[in-house]
Amino acid sequence: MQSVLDPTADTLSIDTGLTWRNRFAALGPAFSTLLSPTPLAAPYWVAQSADAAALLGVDAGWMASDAALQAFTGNRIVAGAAPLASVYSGHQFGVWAGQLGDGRAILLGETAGADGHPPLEVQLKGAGRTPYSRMGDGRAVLRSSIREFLCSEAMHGLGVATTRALCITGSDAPVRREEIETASVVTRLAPSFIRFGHFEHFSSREQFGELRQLADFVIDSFYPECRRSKAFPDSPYAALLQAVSERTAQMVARWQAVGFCHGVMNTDNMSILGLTIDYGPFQFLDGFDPGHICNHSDTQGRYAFNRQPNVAYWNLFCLGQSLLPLIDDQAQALAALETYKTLFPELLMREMRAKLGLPDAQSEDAAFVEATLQLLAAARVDHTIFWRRLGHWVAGTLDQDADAVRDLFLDRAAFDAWLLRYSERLAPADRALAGDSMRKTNPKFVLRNHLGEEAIRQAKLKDFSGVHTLLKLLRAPFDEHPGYETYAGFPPDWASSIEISCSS
Ligand SMILES: Nc1ncnc2c1ncn2[C@@H]1O[C@H](COP(=O)(O)OP(=O)(O)OP(=O)(O)O)[C@@H](O)[C@H]1O
Ligand SMILES: [Mg+2]
Repeated sequence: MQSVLDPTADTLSIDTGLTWRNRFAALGPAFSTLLSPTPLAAPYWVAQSADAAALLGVDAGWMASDAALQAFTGNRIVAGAAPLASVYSGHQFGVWAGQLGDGRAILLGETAGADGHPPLEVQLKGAGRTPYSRMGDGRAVLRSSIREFLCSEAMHGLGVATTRALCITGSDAPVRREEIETASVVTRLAPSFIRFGHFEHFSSREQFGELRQLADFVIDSFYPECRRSKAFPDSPYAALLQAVSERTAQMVARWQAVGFCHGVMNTDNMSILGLTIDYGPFQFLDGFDPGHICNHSDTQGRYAFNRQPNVAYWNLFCLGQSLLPLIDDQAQALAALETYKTLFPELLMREMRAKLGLPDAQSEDAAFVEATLQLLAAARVDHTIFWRRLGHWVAGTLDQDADAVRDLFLDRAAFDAWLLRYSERLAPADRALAGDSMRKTNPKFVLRNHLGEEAIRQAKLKDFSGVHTLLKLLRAPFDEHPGYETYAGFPPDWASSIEISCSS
C-alpha cells in the first residue's frame, strides 16, 4: 500500500547519514510488502534515547533536526532505506490465529553498521496501515508508545535482551481506542524483528522453500555457529532450534529475576533472537504475587507471571513444529527443545543466587530460594524494594540490623527465622563484595505502572519531562540517583486499580 505523501511537503528523500543494506527486503515478495509509512500531521518530539542513537551510529546533532523528526515519524522518505511490512502468523492465547503480520510496524530498513556500530533494523511502530492491518488503523497511541519506549530502554538497562527504542514522536492526530487519544510513533531497533510467527507462517502454508530460505537467512546472519553444531552435525535447523531455545531461556530467566510480566506471550511476540519484543500490557511486579496477571484482557491467566517459563516452552514447541519439515526428525527437534528444559532452571537458579549474593552453588539452594519466594508471596512483599534493601543489609552500609527489610513483613518471626537461615548460608561470603554485586543485579528503579501512568498523564498535556526523568533513571537502574527516592518508593494505593489491556 503506497501512501500519498503530502504534496506540499518537500518530497526529496532525507539523508540520515546511515548506510543501509536492507537484507530482509532482499528475501523477496513472499516475505513482505514494500510500502511507505503514512505521514502524521504536525509531529513533535516526545523523547529520544541518546544510548540507542549512539548504538545505531546516528549523529546526535542530526537527531535534533526537523529532518530526523520527519524521518522517524514516517513523514519523509529515508534515502537508502527500503520500507516494508512483513508477513507472519501465530498462536494467540494458545489458539492458532492464522495470518497476522506487521499491521502497524513498518520496517524502514537495515543499516550496514560500521565503526563499531552493529547492523540494525530500524522499525517505525504506529506508522500507518499495511496489507496486514486487518481491522486496525495502523496507529499506536501516545500512552502505549511511551510505555514501549521507556520499557525498551529500561529492560536494556536491566540487562535483559530486548529490542531498543531510538525515539518517540507524537502528533495531535486523533486515534480512536476506548476513548479518543492521539497518535505516536516509536522507532525501534533490533538486529532483526523476525518472530517465531514468521516461521509458523510459511510452515502452516506448506511453503517449504520460503521456510528454508528464512531459516538459512537467520542462521547465516545471526547463528552461523549452527552450521558447525556438535550436537546436531547433520541438521543446522535443529541446531537453530536449540540456539533459540537457549536465548529464550536466558531472556525468560532474567524476566523472572527482575519481576517482569510480559502479558502477551503469543508466538508472534517471540523474537527469533531471544529479544523481549512488543511492550503492550507488561508490568513489573509491585508486591510479589507469583500468579499475577498483568494483562486485563487475559481472563484465563495464561500469561500470569509464574506461567511465563512454561509458556516460553510452549512457544518454542510451536517453533519446533514449524521447523519440522526442515529438521525431518522429530527426535532431533525434541532433543533441541530439551535444552530449554535443562537450561532454564539452571539459569534461573544462577539469577536467584546472584540476587541473594550467594558466593557459590550448593545443593540446598533450590529449597532456600523456594522458601524465600514463599516468604515474599505470603506477605505480598514489594519485590523490587525487598531485594534492594536486602543488598544494603548484606553490604552493611545501611541498615545494620536488617530493620528496613524486616519492616516489609507482618510476620516478623517468619522473617527472622528466614534471616537466620540466610545469614548462615551467607557466612562464608565477603559481605561487602556480596552486597555490592547484589546491588548490580537487584535494581533500585523499575518502570512500575504508576510511574508510567504519571508520565503519560503529563505527556498528554504536552509536558514530556516525566518521560525524560524516567528515561534517565531507568537507563541506569542500579545507580542510586540521589534525590529521586520517590521513584524508588512503594506504589500508591491507586496503582492497584490501573488496568492495562491489549488496547494500544
Ligand atoms: N492499531 C493497529 N492497526 C493495525 N494492526 C494492528 C494494530 N494493533 C495491532 N495490530 C496487529 O495485530 C497483531 C497483534 O498485535 P500485537 O498487539 O501483538 O502487536 P503490536 O503491538 O501491534 O506490534 P509488535 O508485536 O510489532 O510490537 C499484529 O499483527 C499487529 O500488527
Ligand atoms: Mg505484537
